[in-house]
Amino acid sequence: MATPHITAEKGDFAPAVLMPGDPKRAQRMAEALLTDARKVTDVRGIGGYTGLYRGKPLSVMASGMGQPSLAIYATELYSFYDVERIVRVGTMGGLAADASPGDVVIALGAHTDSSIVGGVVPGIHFSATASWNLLRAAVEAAGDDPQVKVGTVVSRDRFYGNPIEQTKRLAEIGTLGVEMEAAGLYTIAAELGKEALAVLTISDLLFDPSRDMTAEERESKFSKALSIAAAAAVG
Ligand SMILES: O=P(O)(O)O[C@H]1O[C@H](CO)[C@@H](O)[C@H]1O
Ligand SMILES: O=c1cc[nH]c(=O)[nH]1
Repeated sequence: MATPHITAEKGDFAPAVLMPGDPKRAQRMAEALLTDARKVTDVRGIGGYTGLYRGKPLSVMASGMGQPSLAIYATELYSFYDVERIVRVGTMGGLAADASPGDVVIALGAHTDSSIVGGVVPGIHFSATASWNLLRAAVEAAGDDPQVKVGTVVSRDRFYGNPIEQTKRLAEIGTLGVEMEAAGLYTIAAELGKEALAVLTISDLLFDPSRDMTAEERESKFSKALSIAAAAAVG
């Protein structure tokens, strides 16, 4: 069995999948986390890995960047590979005045400018929210770490060219950061009756570009988010 974008066989994926945007981060995560890992797909360079974490089956696969790309992989994993839970482990630009690179945000909900939320219930502004069970498990796993916050984020379709007034207003209403996939993941999960969460590491600050992580750091500095996401995913 294969889908247009995944060549794995049915049963090759665990019920829980960790999903970064970056395929290189997926490989690093699989190496850091899984025992007895095997590569189960590699279409378009998007590697998927399945192994054991704390004795429980767990998979890791990247989403690529943006909601259309994530929506393809999430839909195929949920619909054709019996995946029940996807936890995005991504990077995000921080908006809060007290945010620092390396902080982690567990995304309760995700605003978006994407059309992906438009068709869920015609005539209704759909709320893209995390699954309670995963959210609760992630908050428990984080303990009282002051570097971990829980709140709303925004998933925008454009990385570049967003109006600064919009970004400022999002910060004013308490949005903790800017990324490009969480709302799409939450929407697909709701449509398919599955579970989803995003655990995001702040890689840069929208209002202080002097503190950006490098490309190498964005690929490698995610251990806190990873341990929270993995604990939540396997339950
Ligand atoms: O680091 P990832 O998970 O890819 O997430 C963020 O980084 C990419 C933009 O650089 C977008 O995908 C955004 O959501
Ligand atoms: O989408 C993203 C991700 C990281 N930083 C940003 O500013 N935007």
